[in-house]
Amino acid sequence: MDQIVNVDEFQELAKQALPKMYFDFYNGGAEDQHTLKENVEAFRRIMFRPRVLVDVSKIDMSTRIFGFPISAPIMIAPTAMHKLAHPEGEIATAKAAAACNTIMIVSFMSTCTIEEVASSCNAVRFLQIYVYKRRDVTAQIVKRAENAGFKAIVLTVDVPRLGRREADIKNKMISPQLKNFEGLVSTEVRPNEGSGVEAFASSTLDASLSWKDIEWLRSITKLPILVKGLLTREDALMAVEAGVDGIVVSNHGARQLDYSPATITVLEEVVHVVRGRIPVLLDGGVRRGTDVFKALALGAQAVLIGRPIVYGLAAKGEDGVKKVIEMLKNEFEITMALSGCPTIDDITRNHVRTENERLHSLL
Ligand SMILES: Cc1cc2nc3c(=O)[nH]c(=O)nc-3n(C[C@H](O)[C@H](O)[C@H](O)COP(=O)(O)O)c2cc1C
Ligand SMILES: CCCCC(=O)C(=O)O
Repeated sequence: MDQIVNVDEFQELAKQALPKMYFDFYNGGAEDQHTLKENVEAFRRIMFRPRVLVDVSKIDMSTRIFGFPISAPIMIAPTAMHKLAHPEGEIATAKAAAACNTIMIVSFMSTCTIEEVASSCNAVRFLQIYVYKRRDVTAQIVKRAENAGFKAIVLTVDVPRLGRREADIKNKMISPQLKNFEGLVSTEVRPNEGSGVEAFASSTLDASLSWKDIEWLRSITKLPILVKGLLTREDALMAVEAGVDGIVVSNHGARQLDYSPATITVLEEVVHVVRGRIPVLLDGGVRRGTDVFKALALGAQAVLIGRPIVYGLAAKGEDGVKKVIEMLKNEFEITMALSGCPTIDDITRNHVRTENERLHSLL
């Protein structure tokens, strides 16, 4: 593994390690996959305004999210079905999160149970949820997460329908077998054609979910609630008004609405209206420590990593996930040093120049 120098290299290793159907599921985005490219490209259009002659002999990357200390503002995004990537599934990912001292957001569609993940290690865990048409199913899962010591609920709001992922349609991607739901509800769907994940989503998830349901979620849990998957100032304001505890600016890794904007290009508009009242996190296209720095400079408290974690898991299990996080942390640390920022609080809006600002300066 010493030969691996950046997180992108894990993508190729994952491709070699996985059956095509699973690699395509992890790798793919919706339709033209325009947003998939944009999520990464938009980071590349942001340049630095590094400051020099600042004492950077000690760099402290640590921060807190909802009061929980983490070693760097780099967390694990919820991604479905880790056992398709590695036999140890979410347990391996959680152990890596614990070893790296960061937070893992476990997917509602995990292949290990909530209790198995909880007892495997002492990582701080949040649970991502979808809302079932049968609300009692989601309510029971939330209760179990609370009992198992999960620290927050992340409600994903960008999947009223599943995006059209053409590779999954062609491959007839299998429908998920989810141990969490055993005895609660059957997750068996048997589509004759197309994506089994899509068939699962359309038969089980509640497309009628709306802002008023935050109140319902509030009534069934005492845990902090984050809303994941909004991209506009309008929705950010709705989220604050609905009383949520945090926001994740996300386009679901470009797997839902193609031609959604790259997340980093809309972060500031969200941050501006939120005005520091609740934490704003971001995911989508974070592949370098420089990307982490850019997101923080534009106002995010932390970023979440999706695909690179799954690629690390597929290629090398728990050690692969650890390596992915360590590489991002090392890159972030040197970015802080070379920008003149010894601590997270030293990172400011003035440390980056966005594409908009570049264009403006040409006028
Ligand atoms: C294979 C895969 C599965 C995902 N599963 C979920 C999920 O179960 N729940 C969820 O809220 N988001 C899910 N996401 C979206 C991620 O949480 C995250 O928003 C996205 O992957 C971030 O972009 P990145 O992959 O470019 O880092 C998934 C993404 C991928 C790639
Ligand atoms: C029913 C949702 C499938 C998991 C998911 O969120 C994804 O694949 O992006």
